[in-house]
Amino acid sequence: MALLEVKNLGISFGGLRAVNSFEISIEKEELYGLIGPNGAGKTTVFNLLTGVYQPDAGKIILDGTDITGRKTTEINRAGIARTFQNIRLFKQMSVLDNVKVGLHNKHPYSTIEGILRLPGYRKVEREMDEQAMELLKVFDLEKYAQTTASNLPYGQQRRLEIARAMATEPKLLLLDEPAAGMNPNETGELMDMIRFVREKFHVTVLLIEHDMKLVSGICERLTVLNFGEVLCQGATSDVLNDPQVITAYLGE
Ligand SMILES: Nc1ncnc2c1ncn2[C@@H]1O[C@H](COP(=O)(O)OP(=O)(O)OP(=O)(O)O)[C@@H](O)[C@H]1O
Repeated sequence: MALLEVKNLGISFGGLRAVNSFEISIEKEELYGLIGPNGAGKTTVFNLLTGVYQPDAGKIILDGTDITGRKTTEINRAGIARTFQNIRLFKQMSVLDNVKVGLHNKHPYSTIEGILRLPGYRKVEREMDEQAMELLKVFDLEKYAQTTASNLPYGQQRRLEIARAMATEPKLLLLDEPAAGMNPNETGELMDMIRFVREKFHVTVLLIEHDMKLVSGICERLTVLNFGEVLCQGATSDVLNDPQVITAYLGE
């Protein structure tokens, strides 16, 4: 059974059919790329998968469960976490606390316990500190634990966003242009990190990316979107050599 199965997904904004009859099937632990020209509908697909937008057609099945129409937080609990094209961190909070926000989704304690700082709260907090530090180690960020997130260099902010997403223990990690704004060195490190995270956490990864070095370097299969529709799907090298895909990118 595929980890993610999407059938006939669609949404319109006013008169614009932003995504139409979108289908994808992603296997467990696959590294999968969603590519296409600007405005093709890639981020809209992520917003549909995460419940930011409600589709007007189609179904989203995650690990056998129909999550179509669920709210964002429920979808996160069901196992989808994401990062954003424009990094979204809690900029005034420490690096450690940013990761703990992700952990909170998994370890809720009651508000009363939190306000009164009862033993249950303190124990959970201590455990979360430990878990957050473990995650920071994986992402090579532990020395920045107490740094304010906005003071991190750009590449590290991107890593932190992925660390926070991983704190929610997702089955499926969605990365929206993870290499945007990175230099080739940082992109190379990011590619190693994505591979490592997939192996360590057995997570499935779907990423949107324009950087073809990253796409051809780590994605096993690709879906190409063009004007909201699937233009081509298959093994990375086949898709990148498809004449239709080349034409779409050259805008002919
Ligand atoms: N909330 C919205 N309201 C109206 N139109 C929208 C909305 N979100 C996206 N669109 C439109 O839907 C189309 C697809 O946008 P989307 O951001 O998904 O493209 P994209 O493939 O992610 O592009 P890029 O590579 O530039 O990020 C665009 O024409 C966009 O203007």
